[in-house]
Amino acid sequence: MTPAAAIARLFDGPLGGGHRRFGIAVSGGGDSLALLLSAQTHAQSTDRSFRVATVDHGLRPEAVEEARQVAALCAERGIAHDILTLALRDGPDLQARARQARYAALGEWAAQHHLSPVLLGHTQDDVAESLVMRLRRGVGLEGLAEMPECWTDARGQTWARPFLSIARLALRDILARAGITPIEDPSNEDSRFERVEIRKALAMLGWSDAHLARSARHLAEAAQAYNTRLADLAEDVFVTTVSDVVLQTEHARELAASEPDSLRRLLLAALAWIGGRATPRADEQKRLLDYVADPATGGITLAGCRIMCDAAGVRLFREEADCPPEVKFGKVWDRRWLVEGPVAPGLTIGALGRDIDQTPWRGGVLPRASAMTTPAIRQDGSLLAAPAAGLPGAYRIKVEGSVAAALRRREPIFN
Ligand SMILES: Nc1ncnc2c1ncn2[C@@H]1O[C@H](COP(=O)(O)OP(=O)(O)OP(=O)(O)O)[C@@H](O)[C@H]1O
Repeated sequence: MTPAAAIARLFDGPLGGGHRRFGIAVSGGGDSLALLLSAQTHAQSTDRSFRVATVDHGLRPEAVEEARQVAALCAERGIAHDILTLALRDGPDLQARARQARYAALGEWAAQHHLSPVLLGHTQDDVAESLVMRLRRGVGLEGLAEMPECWTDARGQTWARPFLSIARLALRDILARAGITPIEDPSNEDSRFERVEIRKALAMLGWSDAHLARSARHLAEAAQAYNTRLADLAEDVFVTTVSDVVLQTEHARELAASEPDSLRRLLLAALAWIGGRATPRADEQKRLLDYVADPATGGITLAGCRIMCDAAGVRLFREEADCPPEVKFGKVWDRRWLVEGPVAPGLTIGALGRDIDQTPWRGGVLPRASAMTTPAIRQDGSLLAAPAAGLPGAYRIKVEGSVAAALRRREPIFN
């Protein structure tokens, strides 16, 4: 399949038509530049239009010039282009932090310009390398299958990777024919990076990227089927009380006896929906399962969540120490909360925290520790309302999504 045909197939197939205005994330590397050229061919033969963004993470001085080069290429071809500048700091987990910040910036950009989907230039080579990297770490089904072709994130932004079945080498031909030299990121050749080391090892072994990518696709299909089944199960066994997820005692017992792995995955899915963090390590998962099996102590915290067993069952909710800072009124707070009501100057949304003592929370359905993590609407620092703690004022709250919906969406932990 040609790269342009791969784009057409994605729009006509998995994306299901429509999508008149889309976005493309172009780093200036060979794959995303080839994506840009192929997408332009596609757009010219359909009535679609698109816009391009390049993220400068603020980490390498050369990145400014690289972003300008992409801007110049777009200007020559009459394509709208934006540079999104971030200010990341060096330090631990740099690659993961850069990736998260990049997706967040691209997501905001796409929302602002009403672009859907945002196309990314991952190729078959990336799929093969990622699979081997993950096999090496001993991850399970869900981890091995984590490179979906398209998905919609919790904000409703759709992302797509049209080139997952296209070899990097085929893309280099497109660039050569167009007389374009990609920007060579020196880290792409640096064997200290695991991905580069694996790329070189695969070439030496002569392993076929196409075969590895096919295995990754089979695993993705299996993971999808399993997640659909888990989502159905989540609908049956979880009760959502405002924002808390409660696994009723009898269901917890039944699952522990008959399908303990489903119990583990359901609890992890609940943690991910509430806390929005990556899957906890195996030893932390064991701590969670041990607590659920024998909830002797008052509760545990894990992955940005608090887990407490009471008469009703296993209750999972946000950990107070992990609540994000206040945001301006009108924005989504802590990934899940929407607050509606009259706008006024100086209004913010943040965790209720110690102000809980100003509310009649005892009359509500949430325990104190959970109510403290629900939204407070404040004006210049003074509490106006805390709808989930019995002080609604003129405000209404809504919790976005559910564990089951998140499982069905299978939002990836990004590559
Ligand atoms: N700085 C960036 N600005 C815009 N998009 C980016 C950026 N970095 C990565 N992307 C997007 O994510 C995809 C995969 O990222 P990855 O880091 O594997 O690519 P790369 O080696 O930087 O460049 P390329 O994939 O273009 O050869 C890119 O193809 C591109 O669509």
